[in-house]
Amino acid sequence: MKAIYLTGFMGAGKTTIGEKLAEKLNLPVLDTDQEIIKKRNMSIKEIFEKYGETFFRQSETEILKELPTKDVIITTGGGIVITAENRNWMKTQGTVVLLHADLNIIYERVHYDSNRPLASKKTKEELIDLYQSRVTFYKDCSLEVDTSNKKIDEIVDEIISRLKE
Ligand SMILES: Nc1ncnc2c1ncn2[C@@H]1O[C@H](COP(=O)(O)OP(=O)(O)O)[C@@H](O)[C@H]1O
Ligand SMILES: O=C(O)C1=C[C@@H](OP(=O)(O)O)[C@@H](O)[C@H](O)C1
Ligand SMILES: [Mg+2]
Repeated sequence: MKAIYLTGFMGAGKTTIGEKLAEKLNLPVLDTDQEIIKKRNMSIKEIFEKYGETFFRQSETEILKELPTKDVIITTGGGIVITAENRNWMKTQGTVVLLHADLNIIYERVHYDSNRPLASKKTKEELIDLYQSRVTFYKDCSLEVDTSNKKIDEIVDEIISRLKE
């Protein structure tokens, strides 16, 4: 089976849902952020502070291409789609599943989170602007699942059944 890439804005639930999806499909799961942390031996916050977003994006592309592309769930960072090379890689190598949640819910989940440097300290309007700047990239996917007000198990079951369609 080709890799399943979970994409979507920060806080949509990619990391959390990916773990449950992998459990249910009996597949391994890898998270691009976690792999960057391991490779650089630094937190995402530290990478942004010390080396900036450009360096983080380079690491993200490197990692994406190093990860397996068969029989695996890959949960991505919310900004992976801004790089054309990443979008092409995911489309060619696997199935891209977009998770979307209402932006009010997303804001409540991420605006206080200092481990998400591109969300912390942003107003709701700024966060929505960032989302809008990416929305066409997110929509370039095989399947879109709205996660708002749904339980994790419900979302996982929906992904599995819609992947079979
Ligand atoms: N369907 C959901 N219902 C309630 N809380 C959720 C749901 N999905 C994710 N969360 C919570 O939202 C936060 C962000 O989830 P996370 O998986 O880190 O998102 P992402 O990887 O897309 O940034 C976490 O605290 C997680 O527990
Ligand atoms: O949207 C983004 O640009 C980012 C999303 C984060 O991942 P999550 O989407 O898992 O929060 C992480 O990769 C980094 O903080 C940048
Ligand atoms: Mg995540």
